[in-house]
Amino acid sequence: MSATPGDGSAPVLRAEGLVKTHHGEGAPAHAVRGVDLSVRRGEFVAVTGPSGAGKSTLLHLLGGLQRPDEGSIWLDDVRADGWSEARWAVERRKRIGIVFQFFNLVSNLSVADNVELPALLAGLPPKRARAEREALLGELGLAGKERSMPGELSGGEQQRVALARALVNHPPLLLADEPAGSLDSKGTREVMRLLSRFHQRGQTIVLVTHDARLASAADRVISFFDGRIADDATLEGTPARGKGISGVLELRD
Ligand SMILES: Nc1ncnc2c1ncn2[C@@H]1O[C@H](COP(=O)(O)OP(=O)(O)OP(=O)(O)O)[C@@H](O)[C@H]1O
Repeated sequence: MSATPGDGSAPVLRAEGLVKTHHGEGAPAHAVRGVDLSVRRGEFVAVTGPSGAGKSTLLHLLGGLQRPDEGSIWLDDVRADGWSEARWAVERRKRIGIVFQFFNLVSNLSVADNVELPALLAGLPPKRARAEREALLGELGLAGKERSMPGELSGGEQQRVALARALVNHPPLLLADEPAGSLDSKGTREVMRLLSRFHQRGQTIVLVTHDARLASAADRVISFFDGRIADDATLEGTPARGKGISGVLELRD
């Protein structure tokens, strides 16, 4: 991953004073109540916390999928919270890979098309998009599945396709919300191993998870409680580029 010249100290992502209240059927839900956060290039940050704490809302705000009521967001030191929907969509293609629990794959497109589509939308020539797709699917152990439809794949395979789709444009930032939420232990290990591998190459990751095992792959763990950051710990002994794959491989069912 290449850094922009001269930006050595600029965080990939910065948020200040984020507030978001959902107004649904019942009482307003104060999901995010004043969050300051800065994520450095190459960091792997896990956000954990109880159900309803506001973790997913925070991730949606950071990815421009929901708008904050208050506060500001910078991506690579560019103020982003005032962007239009269209601008966010364009910038997401370039800067932010997003993986959700429910895969966000297009069910009537093949695996190959699902992965290539974001690259083509971002303006990559078809040949390059194909080469990127081939490389990623190979790396994720999905070579030979290009023509399959998402519904023909296992949960773990679908999750890996979603990861390939999110990474095909080499986004500086990967936002992942419970990326192994529906998977068994083996699937969780696979996802962890892949996230660790990309992190080791410099991929910046913000991961929302309930799963302590997934969080243990990160080099910084944020505990989210009642819409706020309750704790923000850089794990001791963690080298700058993360703990690496050894910790991941120690996982057992
Ligand atoms: N679109 C919405 N409309 C109304 N309320 C919402 C909406 N999205 C989230 N909420 C509420 O906001 C609060 C925070 O939800 P959020 O999904 O961000 O929490 P979470 O920590 O990610 O939970 P989980 O771990 O269960 O996914 C909850 O009370 C939830 O019910």
